[in-house]
Amino acid sequence: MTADIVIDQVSVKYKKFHALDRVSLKLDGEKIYGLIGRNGAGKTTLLSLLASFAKPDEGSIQMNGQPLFENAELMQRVTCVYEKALNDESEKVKTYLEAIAEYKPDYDTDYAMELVELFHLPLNKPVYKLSKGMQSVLNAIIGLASRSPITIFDETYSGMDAPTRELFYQQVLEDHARYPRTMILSTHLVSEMDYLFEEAVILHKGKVLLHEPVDAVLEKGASITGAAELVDEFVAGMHQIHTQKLGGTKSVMVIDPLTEEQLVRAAQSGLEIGPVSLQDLFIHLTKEEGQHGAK
Ligand SMILES: Nc1ncnc2c1ncn2[C@@H]1O[C@H](COP(=O)(O)OP(=O)(O)OP(=O)(O)O)[C@@H](O)[C@H]1O
Repeated sequence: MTADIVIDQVSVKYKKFHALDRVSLKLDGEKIYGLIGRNGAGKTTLLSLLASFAKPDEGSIQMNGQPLFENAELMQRVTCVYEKALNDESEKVKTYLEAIAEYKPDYDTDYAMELVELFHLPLNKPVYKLSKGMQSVLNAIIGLASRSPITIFDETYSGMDAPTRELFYQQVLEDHARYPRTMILSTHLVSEMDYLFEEAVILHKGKVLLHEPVDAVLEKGASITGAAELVDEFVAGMHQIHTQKLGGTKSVMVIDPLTEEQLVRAAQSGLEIGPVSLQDLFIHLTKEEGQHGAK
């Protein structure tokens, strides 16, 4: 089973503050989404709604055409793991995983055990005695092995060391290829995770700033570097998101797809055209006043 999610004009307010402000998104059943945003952008708030931990103040969320909130049948198909301390969990890892399997209809015990071995998770240790990174691993295993049509990882991996995160990313890709489903991974680790995402959603101050296929976003962006006056002439009228100047050389980042004719003109003028990463776009699109680079 795969599941589509339609988020329609959803707002969450804390007194007068909008943690989410009329957010609308359509998530297809078989993609890996990167949910990207700065601290406090609203990522956890949005994911909590998808997990039915909370109800929106306005708007609606539907899964396969039915309202999601507190729908027991649909909620069984959503797994949301987040970076929570498991310091009150005294049962052994093995018992903890068995208890999860009880209420997850798509849970694959064999795969969970494969992951336990891969990540060297000690099955007989009480959960509270696991290190922070190992607790993250346990959460990640639950997320992967639950094989839920909607699988959400809310920064679950931030406690893992780099080699462990790499193993986790491989499992995300491999298991998603075997069992396509909606996976949403929220992160600030954009440069290390961008290759996982088919679509990127950038949340900023409670609003959707961008929701596009990652390939399309990257194709639109370019950095143009060369003699300052030639660069200025070239980028005039384009959507510029960042400028850096060093002596007489200037580099400008634009989000405007360049035409063949522009590429030829750039080459003739000795301008260098480089790619723009998702991380570059994230940083520069969500920059606050006073955080701009050198002009
Ligand atoms: N219970 C609450 N009461 C008041 N404000 C809240 C509450 N929960 C969240 N907020 C505010 O809502 C905004 C969004 O928070 P949220 O946790 O969704 O952000 P986030 O994108 O997940 O951030 P981070 O990357 O730092 O975890 C923040 O400004 C936060 O302070």
